[in-house]
Amino acid sequence: MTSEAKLSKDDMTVCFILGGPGSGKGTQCAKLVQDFGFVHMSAGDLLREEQQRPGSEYGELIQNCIKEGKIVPSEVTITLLEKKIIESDSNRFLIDGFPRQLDQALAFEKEVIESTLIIYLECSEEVMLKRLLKRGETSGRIDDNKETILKRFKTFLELSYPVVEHFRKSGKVHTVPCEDSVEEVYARVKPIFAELFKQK
Ligand SMILES: Nc1ncnc2c1ncn2[C@@H]1O[C@H](COP(=O)(O)OP(=O)(O)OP(=O)(O)O)[C@@H](O)[C@H]1O
Ligand SMILES: O=c1ccn([C@@H]2O[C@H](COP(=O)(O)O)[C@@H](O)[C@H]2O)c(=O)[nH]1
Repeated sequence: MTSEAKLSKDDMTVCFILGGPGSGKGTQCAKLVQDFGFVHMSAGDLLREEQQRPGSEYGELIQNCIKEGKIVPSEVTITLLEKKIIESDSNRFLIDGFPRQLDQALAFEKEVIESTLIIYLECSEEVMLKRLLKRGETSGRIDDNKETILKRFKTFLELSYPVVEHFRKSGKVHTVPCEDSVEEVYARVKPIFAELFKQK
């Protein structure tokens, strides 16, 4: 795609796992890790770790964005993801919940590495809301409450879904309906990976 990217998709595979909040991205990634040996990187988890890191200059910014369902500036998230990729021994990565905005998609693919495959987990807000409210009973996440969840849905529709539409033009996007059980959804996801990647 570009000669500026630091890493090459000839040596390394990056798959983006996209979908609205609570669509099941993390859950499906955990199953792919078991079967295909990918390293799973949740952009949200990396941001939460950075927010809690003593001395982080971004702690307050990240916390405010997460609480308001807003997107953390690209440079912060891309730096965290790039560092994790470079430090890892693996050459297969699932990036869950990123890119969340078109500028992030363009910057990551131009500066870090082009993605090989994109899974879009398609889910209604009704189902996602139900799942997140249930998760919120135990997750302790500051954004698993109804007020923030509705803000996250708005951000997803306005800023993150256009990323899926952007990538559709490349033919890399596989849309997977994900309102059924975890196993039924995985029965749709797994063959997409099995066609491209060897199982463990
Ligand atoms: N297919 C499914 N059926 C029922 N519940 C599910 C399904 N997939 C995931 N869940 C549950 O829904 C909640 C959200 O799932 P998960 O954390 O995987 O979503 P996510 O897309 O990664 O969310 P977020 O973007 O908010 O981090 C979890 O409690 C999970 O156990
Ligand atoms: O690339 C990203 C990923 C996440 N965020 C912020 O984190 C929360 C939670 O993300 P989850 O994927 O649901 O764990 C999200 O609402 C954003 O505020 C981000 O800014 N950029």
